[in-house]
Amino acid sequence: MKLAGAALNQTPLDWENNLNNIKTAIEQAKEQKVDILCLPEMSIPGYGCEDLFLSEWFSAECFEKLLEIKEWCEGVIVCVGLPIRLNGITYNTACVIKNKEIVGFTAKQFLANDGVHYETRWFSSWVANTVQEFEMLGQSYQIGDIIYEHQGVKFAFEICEDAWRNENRPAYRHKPKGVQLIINPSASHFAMSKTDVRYHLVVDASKQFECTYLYVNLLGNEAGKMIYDGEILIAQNGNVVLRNQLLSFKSVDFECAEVSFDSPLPVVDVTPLPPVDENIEFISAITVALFDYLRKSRSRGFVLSLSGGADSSLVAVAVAEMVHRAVEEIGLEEFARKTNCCTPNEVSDLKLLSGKELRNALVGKLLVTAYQGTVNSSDNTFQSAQELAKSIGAVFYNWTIDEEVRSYQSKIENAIGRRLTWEHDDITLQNIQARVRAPGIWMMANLTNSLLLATSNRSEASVGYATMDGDTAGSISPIAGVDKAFVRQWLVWAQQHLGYDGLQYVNNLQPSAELRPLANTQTDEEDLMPYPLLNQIERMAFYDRLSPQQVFANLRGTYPDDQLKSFVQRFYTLWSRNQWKRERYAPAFHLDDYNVDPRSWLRFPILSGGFKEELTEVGIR
Ligand SMILES: Nc1ncnc2c1ncn2[C@@H]1O[C@H](COP(=O)(O)OP(=O)(O)OC[C@H]2O[C@@H]([n+]3cccc(C(=O)O)c3)[C@H](O)[C@@H]2O)[C@@H](O)[C@H]1O
Ligand SMILES: Nc1ncnc2c1ncn2[C@@H]1O[C@H](COP(=O)(O)OP(=O)(O)OP(=O)(O)O)[C@@H](O)[C@H]1O
Ligand SMILES: NC(=O)CC[C@H](N)C(=O)O
Repeated sequence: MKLAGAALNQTPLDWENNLNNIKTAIEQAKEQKVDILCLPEMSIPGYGCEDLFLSEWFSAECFEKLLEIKEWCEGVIVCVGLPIRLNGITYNTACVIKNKEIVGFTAKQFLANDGVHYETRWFSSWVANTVQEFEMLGQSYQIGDIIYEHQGVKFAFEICEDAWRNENRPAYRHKPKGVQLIINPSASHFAMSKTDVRYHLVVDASKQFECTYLYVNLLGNEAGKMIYDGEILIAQNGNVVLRNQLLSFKSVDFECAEVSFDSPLPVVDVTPLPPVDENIEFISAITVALFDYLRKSRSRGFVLSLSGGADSSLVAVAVAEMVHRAVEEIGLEEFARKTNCCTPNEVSDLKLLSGKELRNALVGKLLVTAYQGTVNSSDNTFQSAQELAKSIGAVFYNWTIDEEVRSYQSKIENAIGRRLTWEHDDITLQNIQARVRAPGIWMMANLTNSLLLATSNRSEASVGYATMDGDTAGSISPIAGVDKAFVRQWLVWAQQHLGYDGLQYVNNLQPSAELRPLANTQTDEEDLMPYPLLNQIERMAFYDRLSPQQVFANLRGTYPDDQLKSFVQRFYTLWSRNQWKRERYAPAFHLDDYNVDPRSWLRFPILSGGFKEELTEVGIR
């Protein structure tokens, strides 16, 4: 039997795109004489439709699209995802179409409701071992825990989260019913180091349940924040029959393989995956995310305030690497068509270039950068910014903002009748510089209808180490999901492994906001605490969900007690005070196993007691 999966790059509500991708996959399946094709979870409307799933009209429209799709399915079985709303309750289903007929709808039994997932807000779980009939547009259909059959082979589903529920997973109930093929349409978000877990859920199950397992994930940055790696896995009795290249720039990644149910592969021990390299995973995911965000937001390019420091340098390199990888995979013409970045004549000229020259020419069309120095900026950061921009081909402007800072400062001094000084007005004088950088760079974004890239990382977001409406200004925050220590080590890796020689300058700098006078050298870590420690506290507090007391106890010995107490206190105090800032960050990609975005992974009250009592209990206050 020939099995196929197609990872699709869908977009919520973009019916034309979604149906085109589905049609392309079905046509390929028919060409390849596939028996069963699986498409990802919710592939008709897109997985990330959020509260639209609560509207009657929305599910009805999905059903109409399903009726259109079924007509394309001559001679093939297609499994396609959509919401089914019955009596005011929405189910997350996979519909099985066989030779242009709807055979049934399997409804998801376990809803994803942790981390970035909030499915119980929209869907209801289906009760195992039950099947119901329902009427839609004058026809009656079956929905529920259905066992299907093709050529004498029984098949059934686990829909994404279903497979993550250990001894409750449906596979345990499928086995005694004689199911030989389990199909899993998924929308399983990308997170660094997660692939291995998913691989084992699929391949181990094929061994444990002595079955064939067909797994298909969604692909790309679907709706803004979450990235999907488009994984397609076919396994039989512990053997991997097919595993595709993850995180593709294609709209449809179709893969198929022949499996035998008469003489299946022997049951074997599962071969582990080689260890993952998070640096590679990170750049693969962020580049796909940037590419999709650019084209799906119909923007013409990116604008970046480039300080020559770590964060903005990483963001610049991510754009350059996005261009490089996308062109390598889908070709110049398709890249230009999808990003709308050049005219056909320009494409013809660009065809004469290759490699780094081609990349730099395209980056020159897509990325505008500006160094916006003050008297407190150093020659080192200027050189770092200029050399990096030159090395990747980005447009680079250099202007100073001292005049604007002075203008605001004197206006306010006149109003309040006194001079502002660094002794009394430190934060005010720092923040005005960061804020004055915003209007100019926003002007560049408006001029070119481009996305303004904000450069905040997760460590800064945790402690509010950024000026609201200053360096937080932007349309997207590509690296707000990763911590500062990761950013710094990644830049060293990228210089060595991706050949970005322009990073040599930033890799020799100490992170600094450069907002205080140069004589009074400012470093982030002196203002805050060492970044690796900040990251450890943050992880223990909000990933491991430990109390301040437990965090302190776990970290004892890393620093003298008094110093550690002051770091722990500083973290919790700044964390609590700055929830409102995290609520106002530009949309960020989910990249690590957790993030601090209140609209995706981590909720926290805006106003709170700030852990006062808990910190006192540890003797920290
Ligand atoms: N719960 C709440 N809800 C709403 N607003 C709240 C609030 N609590 C305080 N606020 C308000 O927040 C305002 C203060 O926030 P904001 O003006 O952003 O400033 P703030 O957080 O006080 O200071 C910014 C910090 O970021 C650092 N920084 C700035 C810029 C760049 C970099 C860099 O690394 O390059 C670092 C800077 O050194 C300083 O430590 C105040 O006006 C206060 O009233
Ligand atoms: N001189 C500058 N020119 C242009 N943009 C600047 C300048 N200084 C700061 N910025 C903007 O403000 C952002 C925040 O500064 P921050 O110091 O946190 O990041 P960074 O400079 O990129 O990295 P690092 O913290 O390692 O120095 C920068 O990423 C950049 O977008
Ligand atoms: N869509 C889903 O059910 C996703 C949930 C699953 N736990 C995952 O992270 O992959």
